[in-house]
Amino acid sequence: MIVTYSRNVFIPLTRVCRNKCYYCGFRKDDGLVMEADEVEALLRAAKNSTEALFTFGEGADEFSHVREWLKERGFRDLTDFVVFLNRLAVRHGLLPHTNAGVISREEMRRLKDWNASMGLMLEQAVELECHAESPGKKPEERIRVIREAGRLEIPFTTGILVGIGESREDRLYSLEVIADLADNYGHIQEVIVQNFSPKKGTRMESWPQPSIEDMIDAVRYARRVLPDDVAVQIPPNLVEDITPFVDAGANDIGGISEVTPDYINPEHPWPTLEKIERSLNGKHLLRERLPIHPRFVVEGWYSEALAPLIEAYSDEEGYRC
Ligand SMILES: O=c1nc2n(C[C@H](O)[C@H](O)[C@H](O)CO)c3cc(O)ccc3cc-2c(=O)[nH]1
Ligand SMILES: C[C@H]1O[C@@H](n2cnc3c(N)ncnc32)[C@H](O)[C@@H]1O
Ligand code: MET
Ligand code: SF4
Repeated sequence: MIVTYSRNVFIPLTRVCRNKCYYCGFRKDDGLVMEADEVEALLRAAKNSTEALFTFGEGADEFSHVREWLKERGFRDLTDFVVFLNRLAVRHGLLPHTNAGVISREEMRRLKDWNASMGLMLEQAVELECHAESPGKKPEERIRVIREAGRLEIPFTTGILVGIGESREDRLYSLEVIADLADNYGHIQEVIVQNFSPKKGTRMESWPQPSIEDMIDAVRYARRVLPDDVAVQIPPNLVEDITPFVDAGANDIGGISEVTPDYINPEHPWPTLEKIERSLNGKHLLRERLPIHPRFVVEGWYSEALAPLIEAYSDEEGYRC
């Protein structure tokens, strides 16, 4: 099996968020948005990377202090600023992947041209207590966004968060919902099976983590119901050893960064590629990929604006399909 990864730089653009997920240690009640030059410093530091991962709280510009902040800097709304930063990333030779939470179709259309791919975790396709204060985690809202990304032909990453109060049936059902979206629109490039990892100071700090057996079961089911060309991603910093997951069908480990931590799970540092390779023990091969998977490069699912970068990277040895 070939296991792929992308070299990225993680940009935690803002922690301001209209949702309050009980498991989240990323969101902050106070705080603002990163300045463009702070973002640029990260982009500059990301010498060996090909991906700029933009992750932020949802609907931050529903707050008037964020709108003020944006207006003072000449931006109409948050998407306007994100597009500006996406362009900056491209100028630094990086391909943007934006995970903005639930956004409108119009916002997605504006982001499309400057993103190699976009993402949104479904989390679970059922309503759960941990999302009681998170309007943006309503399954129908998330499914709508994933569907619109398909209509707009945006290569897309989604996935499930395992161990947040769902039952096994809920999990399998959620994976079936994603498989249906993948079948119908063909835009899903990877499905993350992410384990909940407790965060100090959150309502779920003492909530148990899902067992390895439950995680493997979910990976196996994902592999079974998803089309063959959809990768199953396992976060390598949240599990002890990826090998049993690869044996169960996982074939991607997402973005790994040499310059930034995983800001969502900062207490879990990235394992080195050497360590991952050692644990794969020659049985599986590790290979770098871009944030847009090869089949979407072949199908031309990218804009004129990104064409020079994507085509240059795709021609390099190692990224070939
Ligand atoms: O470093 C991380 N990357 C996360 N990624 C990024 C991912 O590792 C890569 O950027 C993608 O595989 C694209 O190459 C996400 C991307 C999404 O679209 C949705 C959710 C996630 C979640 C994480 C995460 O928890 N940590
Ligand atoms: C970007 C993604 O990060 C995931 N995420 C948020 N909080 C946690 C946590 N405590 N443990 C694991 N994953 C988490 C969610 O699935 C979100 O959609
Ligand atoms: N807020 C967005 C979501 O939950 C993305 C980042 S989560 C830390 O989908
Ligand atoms: S997981 Fe995302 S949507 Fe939920 S509170 Fe955290 S930042 Fe907001």
